[in-house]
Formats: sequence, structure tokens, C-alpha cells
Amino acid sequence: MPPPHPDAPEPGTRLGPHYHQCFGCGDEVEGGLRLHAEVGKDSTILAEFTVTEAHQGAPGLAHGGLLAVAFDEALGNTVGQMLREPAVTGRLETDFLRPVPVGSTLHIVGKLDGVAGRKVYASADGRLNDPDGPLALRARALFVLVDFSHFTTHGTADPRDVHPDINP
Ligand SMILES: CCCCCCCCCCCC(=O)SCCNC(=O)CCNC(=O)[C@H](O)C(C)(C)COP(=O)(O)OP(=O)(O)OC[C@H]1O[C@@H](n2cnc3c(N)ncnc32)[C@H](O)[C@@H]1OP(=O)(O)O
Repeated sequence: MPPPHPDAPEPGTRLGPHYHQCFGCGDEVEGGLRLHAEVGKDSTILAEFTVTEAHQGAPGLAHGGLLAVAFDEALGNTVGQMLREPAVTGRLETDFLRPVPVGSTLHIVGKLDGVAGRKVYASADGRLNDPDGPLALRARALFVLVDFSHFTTHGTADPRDVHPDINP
């Protein structure tokens, strides 16, 4: 397990969107999750997501796939902020332990579990309505470190689109 990158933000730092049109955290996406995040202690990322009517699967309840988006985002943020290297989700596994009603806020804590070559393992817990609330979701993910060319070759990325602190 490597230490956090020397430029990783300090605990308490509020994190803005890494991309304004990101469905998970962007502030320009109608119906997006608008996940708010900050750096926690011990190299964790704390993220909050409030479920709205735009996020339903069954009446009054959040869609499971949408909740997985929140975890993908929080885990990606954990990897990106702590390692300061671009990475993409290779695998994401989610346990849904409790229903998440519209109007509730998920408090997610993401942490790095290990790095092996380009593979980065991370996990997160999501609690209902309070950082110490009942555990509603648990996720584990494998991210793969990529060169910045991943985003220019396969996407339409321009260096101005991505977080300025990540060194490609
Ligand atoms: C401050 C900023 C904040 C930034 C905050 C950012 C938040 C963003 C949150 C959203 C993140 C996303 O949704 S990202 C979007 C969703 N994900 C994607 O689109 C990824 C699509 N997949 C790919 O492009 C590719 O498959 C890659 C890059 C993942 C891997 O391809 P590759 O580069 O050719 O590498 P490859 O050799 O295949 O794999 C490298 C190693 O990883 C392993 N590996 C690869 N995929 C898997 C897998 N699914 N399950 C298990 N293991 C895998 C391989 O076995 C290998 O292990 P070994 O042989 O070395 O042992």
C-alpha cells in the first residue's frame, strides 16, 4: 500500500467536480447525482449524495444502478485524489444492504485498499442519513491506472476538461 501522493489534498479539503459534465459530480448535468466530496482523515474520501425523484427505480426508492454510479464516483475520486494519477474503473462490485428512499442522503466513505502495478483496489461503505447511520451499501472496485492518452484516444478529452492537478 503506497502512501498518498505528496500533492494529495489535506483532510477537510472540499473537492469540486472533476469534470462539469460528469454524471456523478458535475454541476452542469440535469438529473445528475451532484455528489459532494471532501477529504477525510486517514486518506479517505467522504462523499454525500441526496436521492431525488429523478433517481428512482421503484416508487420512492433509489435505482440500484444509480447508487452504483455514486460509488463509482466516490471510489474514482478516492483513487484519483490519493494517487494523483488517471485511472478508470475495471470492476465494480456492490452489495445493496438496505433500500435507499427518495429524500435520504447517502454518506459514503471511500478508501484505498492496495496497489499492484497498474491495478488499484478501493472500497467504500454508504450509510443512510448520517455518517454513523445504518449501513445501506458496500462496494469494492478495481481501478486501472491509464495514461492520459486513454481519454484523448477513446474520448473527446481536452486537457482543460480534466482535473488540472492530475499529471498525465
Ligand atoms: C483528482 C481527480 C479525481 C478524479 C475522479 C474521477 C472519478 C471518476 C469516476 C468514474 C470512473 C469511471 O466510470 S471510468 C469509465 C468506466 N470504465 C471504463 O470505461 C474502462 C474500460 N476498460 C478499459 O479501457 C480497459 O479494459 C482497461 C484500461 C481497464 C484495461 O486495459 P489495458 O490498459 O489494456 O490493461 P490490461 O493489461 O487489460 O489490464 C491491466 C491489469 O488490470 C487487470 N484488469 C483489467 N480489467 C480488469 C477487470 N475487469 N477485472 C479484473 N482485472 C482487470 C488485468 O488483468 C491486468 O492485470 P495484470 O496482468 O497487470 O495483473
